[in-house]
Amino acid sequence: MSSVEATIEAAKRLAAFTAIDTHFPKDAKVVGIGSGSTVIYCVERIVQKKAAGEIPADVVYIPTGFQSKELIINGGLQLGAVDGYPVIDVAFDGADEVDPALNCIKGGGACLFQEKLVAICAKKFVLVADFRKNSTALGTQWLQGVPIEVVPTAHAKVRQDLLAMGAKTVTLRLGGKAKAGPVITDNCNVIIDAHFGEIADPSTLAREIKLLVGVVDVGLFINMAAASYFGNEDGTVTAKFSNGDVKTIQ
Ligand SMILES: O=C[C@H](O)[C@H](O)[C@H](O)COP(=O)(O)O
Repeated sequence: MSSVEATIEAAKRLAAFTAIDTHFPKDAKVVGIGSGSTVIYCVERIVQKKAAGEIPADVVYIPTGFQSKELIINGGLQLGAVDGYPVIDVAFDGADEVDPALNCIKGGGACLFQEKLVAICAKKFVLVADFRKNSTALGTQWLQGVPIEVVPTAHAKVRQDLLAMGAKTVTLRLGGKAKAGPVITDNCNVIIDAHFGEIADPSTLAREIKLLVGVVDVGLFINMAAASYFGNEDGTVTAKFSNGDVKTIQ
């Protein structure tokens, strides 16, 4: 691992540990676990705290896809499912880019639909990320585009729709060397990445994309997060809250 990669991993870990230490309720019953490389550290912290008796042993954990299901099982935690537990105390998840209002782009790992389902069922939704995701405007740092989950038969039609809406690039996400053809999501759909440049009005864009026939959901999470924790290069954590407060944690 290069020193740049090591700094990024340390930042992710710090953000995740701080978020769990701050927002995991002492009386939690049901907790959502997001997807991606940062959430791995959330689970690491939960496992540590459970072993230390600092969090209840009987919490049910709700995954947002295949990866987080494996994290929960391998961590020896109790696995639930969102259709059995539609009320979640708190959900922790990663993000690809977060703006000052805590609106974010998600779905870089193709997990956006189940992530949004778990987030909307959660009384509190907390983001964990490294410094690269802390942005002033969506679409300025995450340049591969807004991930959009689409029913496979609709991909060509939705790509046309997105171009007509002003997208600069519209790409069907492919499996690369590991798979000929498109990435298939945990819900058996495909992902289209649509880059719109700087997104002036994320809420309107999210609504317009969601209304396209064939779209299952959009990786724009609007007004959902209560707090976002960013691990920084210097070992501090920047915490941002939905009321606009910003705190640096040493
Ligand atoms: O589909 C993937 C999810 O939205 C992830 O939470 C997001 O891509 C951030 O992932 P990472 O923590 O690996 O940067």
